[in-house]
Amino acid sequence: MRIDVVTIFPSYLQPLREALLGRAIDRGLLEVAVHDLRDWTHDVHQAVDDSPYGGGPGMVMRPQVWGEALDDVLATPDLPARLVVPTPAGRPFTQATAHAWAAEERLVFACGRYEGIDERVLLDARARGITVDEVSIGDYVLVGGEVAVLVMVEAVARLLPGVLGNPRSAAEDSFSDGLLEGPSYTRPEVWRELAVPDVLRGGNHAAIARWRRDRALERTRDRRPDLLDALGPDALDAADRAA
Ligand SMILES: CN1CCN(Cc2ccc(Cn3ccc4ccc(-c5n[nH]c(N)c5C#N)cc43)cc2)CC1
Repeated sequence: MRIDVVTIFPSYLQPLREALLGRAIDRGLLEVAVHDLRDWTHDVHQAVDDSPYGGGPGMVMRPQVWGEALDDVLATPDLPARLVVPTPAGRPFTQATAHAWAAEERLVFACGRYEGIDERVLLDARARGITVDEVSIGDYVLVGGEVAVLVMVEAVARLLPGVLGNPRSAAEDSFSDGLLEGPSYTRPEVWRELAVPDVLRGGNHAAIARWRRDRALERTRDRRPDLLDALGPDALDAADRAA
């Protein structure tokens, strides 16, 4: 997969080259290119924003600069691409989104700042046949799109073949079966007078699987009842029985 990120703060994306993702890039499982939006300005001040039509707080990112940047970035290399634009007004980015995007050849992320990007940039891209996804990583307000891109790139890249050491991890993700994962334990058996649950040390795999499912149901019911509702009434009954 090829990932391009356009931003006025390229250094914000440096974490993509660390640890697991950095190793995936080094191994050629992933290609990441970060572009400075200001490279497409032509004035001495390298202006990327201007006042909003209709008034209102803050500034809006200028369409001309974004248009030239996306013309170039989307054209090289010429791969079918999905343009992703993080925004507080976007559709929710979920694990299902990450799975869908993991099948893409290329993702191009446009990181806005200020109060966002002039709407005509997205209209123009769609008019030219580019798939444009406006997405939000959660119901809180950030200062720009870069942090959201870090989140989304990590969520997508970990699903790519070979990136995770143990492919079962992605298959057994939270949300993969619609539930939150339950508690995890490792050595020592007792720590600060707190013992590992006996069932996990007993070697009865069926009992362990049942215990883990029950803890997942219980945790989901307590923390994310919305996920349980989505699974239907049987799941809620099972969660009540699991407690
Ligand atoms: C008058 N109006 C003008 C607009 N504001 C709304 C607003 C618009 C942008 C910003 C800052 N910002 C700029 C680009 C950008 C990208 C993503 C995100 C983002 N925040 N939270 C998420 N889950 C995000 C994601 N993903 C924030 C961004 C802040 C507040 C209301 C009042």
